Parts: sequence; structure tokens; C-alpha cells
Amino acid sequence: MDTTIAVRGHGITKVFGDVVALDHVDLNVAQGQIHGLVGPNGAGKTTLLGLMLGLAAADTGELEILGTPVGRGLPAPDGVSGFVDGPGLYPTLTARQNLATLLTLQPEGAPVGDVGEALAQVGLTGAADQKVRGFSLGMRQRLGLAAALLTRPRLLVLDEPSNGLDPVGKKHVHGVLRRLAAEGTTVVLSSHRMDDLEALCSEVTILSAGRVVFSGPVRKLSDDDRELDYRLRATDPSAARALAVETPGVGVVEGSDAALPDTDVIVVRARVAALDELVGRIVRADIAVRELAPVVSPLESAFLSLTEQAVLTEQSDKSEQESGR
Ligand SMILES: Nc1ncnc2c1ncn2[C@@H]1O[C@H](COP(=O)(O)OP(=O)(O)OP(=O)(O)O)[C@@H](O)[C@H]1O
Repeated sequence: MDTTIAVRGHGITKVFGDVVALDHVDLNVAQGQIHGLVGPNGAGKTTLLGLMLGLAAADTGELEILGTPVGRGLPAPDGVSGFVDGPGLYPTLTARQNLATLLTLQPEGAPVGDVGEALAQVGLTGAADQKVRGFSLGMRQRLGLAAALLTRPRLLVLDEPSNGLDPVGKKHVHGVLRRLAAEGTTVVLSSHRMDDLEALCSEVTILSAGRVVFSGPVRKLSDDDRELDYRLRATDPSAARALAVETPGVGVVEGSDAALPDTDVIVVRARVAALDELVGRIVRADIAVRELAPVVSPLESAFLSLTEQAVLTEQSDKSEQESGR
């Protein structure tokens, strides 16, 4: 048993009727890591998270949670908490009553936290005595996280925890997750927000149509050899544009949504080396660069190209099968 690995999945397949939700998925999540699951709608993220929470069992393959095999006929994993499809809450009870009720459902001797502390951690102290019925989506998400924290999990599994969060709520949730991970709790979460994943996760797994198309450190997705679009704002936009046009390997993207009309922003497309050259030329021309940032983040760009590629491969596999019939 390797205790440094919190989640180990090998060849996991889950089928619903004729839909293959997970197709031979391999996944390794190290203890104390915040691991992100990302993928288009229907990619299989919720299904995979549900298996980790013991809500369903894989059809084939092996899944080990916190060193213990889980699956059909085996008990739900110990030390795991979280939610998929939104947290389960009692709408007619207050936030505090919801958590107090949860505590009464815990087995004798199970490690539990303090209700007030859990509410404070997610920034809900002020709303503790309000009925959940009147809670916004973001408040429900935060209460769901507080409920998960109360059982002192070693593995926290969260489906779209950033859904509906305002910037303050997001700050609380990110802070809680980072603190938990620093203390050794493993967090696996799904999100459609690339900025959240980049801010939180050391590793991500990208799923497309039930298959893993990438799994590993986020930095491995930043490929200096890939052309990206960058927003560029300089003190002399027309001179900067002229230099961009002249610089080998740099193109100016006309009509990009990222360059709003009547602003000084231009959008250039380049690999990192060519971009460095352009910045050098701009600075040598005594023009100041006020903004230079990718239009989409490296994770978003990699996500888009990997999932598009996976869909194309699937389509060509299908047509090959059909023509071979
Ligand atoms: N209980 C179920 N019965 C039938 N089909 C299901 C069931 N659960 C999931 N599916 C199907 O399995 C596939 C994967 O669904 P899943 O919810 O895991 O995707 P997801 O990546 O979480 O999507 P989203 O980003 O939209 O939440 C989808 O085609 C979905 O329709």
C-alpha cells in the first residue's frame, strides 16, 4: 500500500446504457495535492468524482482511495467527503442547524470539527442563523464546503465548487482549500474555470468524451513552442503595431474580440521567442509596454486544442469503423 497516493485509478470504465461516461481512465493523485478535473460538458468529470465518493461503482478497472480498494460490493471509502451536483442541504433549517444535524449523523468516535469554526472558514458566520431556503447558489456552495470540512476528510471531492461564488466567496473557498492541502488533505475538484484551476491546482487531468487526454502538472501545458495570441498595450500603439508587423514570427491579429474598438490594445500572435524579440524592439524604440498578457491562458489554450484533437480522433475512429463494416 502506497500511502503517498490518495487516489489511484487504473482502467476505469463506466457505461450508462449506450453512453461510455468513462473509458479506461487512469488517474493518480498524490496526497496533499489539489488536483483539477477539466473537460467539456459530458466529459465524465462528475461520474469520476461520484466513484471517488462511493456514490457509484465502476464497471471495470480498479480504484483505490486512501490506500483502500473501492468498488461494487465494497464499503464506501472512509475519510472521504464532498459533493457532486451541488451539496445536499435541508432548506428549512438554518446553516448552523444543517451542520449540527450533520454532526448527529456521524458515527460514534468519528473525527468531527466545530460548527462555528467551519462556518467561519467559509465566511458564513453572519448568515449562520438564516434558513438555507433563502441562500444564493454561492452561499449554498460555501455551506456545502463547510459541511464537508466538518467531517475532517483526508480526501475532499468537489464538483464545481466555484459555481456561483462572488470574489469574496471565491477568496474564502480558495483559502480553505489551500490551507487543507498544506495540512495534508487531498483535494480533487472539477471546474470549468481555467483561472481557478490555474490558481489552485498543482496537477490537472483533462477528460474528453470519457478519456484522459492529459494528466500532469499544469506547467507542462505551458508550451513555449505553441503560438498564442497576446494583448499588447503600448504608449505608442501605431509604432508598436509597425514593429510587430516587421518582427519575424509575429503576426498582428485583426478584428480580434480581445482588442476592443477605440482602445490602444493590439493583439499579436507569436511563439514566446518571437514575442521576446518584439518586446526588445519596442523597448529599444523608447516605447513603454503597459500590458502584455495571453488572450487565453496556457491551460485554456491547451484544453481547447487537446479536446478538439480528441474529438477529431474520435470522429475519424468512428468513420474508419463504419467504412470497415
Ligand atoms: N445516471 C446517468 N444515467 C445516464 N447517463 C449518464 C448518467 N450520469 C452521467 N451520464 C452520461 O455520462 C456522460 C458523462 O457525464 P458527466 O456528468 O460525468 O459529465 P461531466 O463532465 O461532469 O459534464 P458537465 O461538465 O456537463 O457537468 C454524459 O454523456 C452523461 O449524459
